[in-house]
Amino acid sequence: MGIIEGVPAGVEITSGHIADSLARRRLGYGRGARMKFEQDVVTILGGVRHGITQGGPVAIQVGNTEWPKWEQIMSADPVDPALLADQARNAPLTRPRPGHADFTGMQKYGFDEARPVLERASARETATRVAMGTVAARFLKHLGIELVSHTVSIASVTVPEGRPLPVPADVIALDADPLRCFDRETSDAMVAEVDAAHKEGETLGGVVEVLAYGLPPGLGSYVHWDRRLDSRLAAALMGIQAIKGVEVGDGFRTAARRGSAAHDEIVRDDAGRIVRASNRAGGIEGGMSIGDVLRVRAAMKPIATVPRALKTIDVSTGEPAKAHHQRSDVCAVPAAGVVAEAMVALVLAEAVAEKFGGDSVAETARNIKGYLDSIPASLDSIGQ
Ligand SMILES: Cc1cc2nc3c(=O)[nH]c(=O)nc-3n(C[C@H](O)[C@H](O)[C@H](O)COP(=O)(O)O)c2cc1C
Ligand SMILES: C=C(O[C@@H]1CC(C(=O)O)=C[C@@H](OP(=O)(O)O)[C@H]1O)C(=O)O
Repeated sequence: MGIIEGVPAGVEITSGHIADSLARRRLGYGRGARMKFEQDVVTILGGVRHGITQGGPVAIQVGNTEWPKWEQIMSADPVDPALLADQARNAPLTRPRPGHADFTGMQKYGFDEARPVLERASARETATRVAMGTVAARFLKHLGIELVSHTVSIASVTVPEGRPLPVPADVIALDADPLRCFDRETSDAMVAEVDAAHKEGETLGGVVEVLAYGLPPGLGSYVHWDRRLDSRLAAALMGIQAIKGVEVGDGFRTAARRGSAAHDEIVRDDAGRIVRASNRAGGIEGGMSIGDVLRVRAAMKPIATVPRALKTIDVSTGEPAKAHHQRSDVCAVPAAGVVAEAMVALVLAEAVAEKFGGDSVAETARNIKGYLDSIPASLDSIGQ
């Protein structure tokens, strides 16, 4: 269940839009069995009337069709222990997985087994973030801002440098690709990499990229460190389970370049308009959007539940053991891309609302137009 506050009136959103986004999050070659049998059930609880936001907080519940099987085990109210005794899925999880929240979660909260930790630490929670992000993306779409996410690498298999970026019209094809990768040959190699890992009882991570088209210049701040657009995007992306690194534009690759090859020169195009000669910065300078395509990447570590189980200690005996493994994803990078897209949508929607306000989306659009029209010709630039 999630609540998104500050959505203006007039945004078109239905439970169908949210269900479509949630279906995208379940995609991806390498996801585990759970994705096949478990279904998301979307209910918009408030803030929307006849498919249009009304200005109040939008509350969305994402139900899980598997819940009946867990109703007693995860019951909020006490349950007769006799009802739990013969349920195999209630067996105490005392062999914490390295790389997951299990062990430190038990230390922190004083649990003697990992069930309460892993159920709450699970990326299952990202379903709600994607639901919230769908509302944000619908708001942004009214304003001509559109997002695309895609997989850049799975383990060491990477889309070659220099390929043209996918655009919003490519989203259907991207979602149809097993790894959400727009480069056919690389996608085939990624499928082979997942198959090999699966066969060897291994798991994989990778890198996803989120692009945003149509942003006006000036979202974010060069004044406040915590309102910088890059700092907010980094926090939102790092807040996704298993994300270990974030890159804005060419990020770490830029650090290896000389200054003259690192920045995006300001030039006039053939029509005399002010443009950038490149987009290495990923559409952000000085903590603000510059009006070019926004480009951020997130690196995901391999899934912690490794079938070829890692060494751990059984906390019930104190003896060395192998970490518990029931089932898991081999690779969830494509899903992480959809989650990253939702998180970027939420950050951008907040930054747009902060700069342009508006009780209705029409008012927000008027305010953006007024701002853009007020930029003098000497400073007027166009995005790539
Ligand atoms: C979409 C998605 C699916 C995931 N699926 C699994 C999984 O099946 N098994 C697992 O052990 N971890 C999975 N994870 C990763 C764990 O949630 C993550 O490893 C754990 O929270 C610890 O990571 P942290 O150290 O970054 O918090 C998934 C993460 C994401 C974003
Ligand atoms: C359920 C989802 O992802 C889960 C995220 C997850 C984890 O540890 O993060 C572990 C797996 O679940 P289990 O607890 O059965 O091992 C994934 O299936 C989902 O994305 O909807």
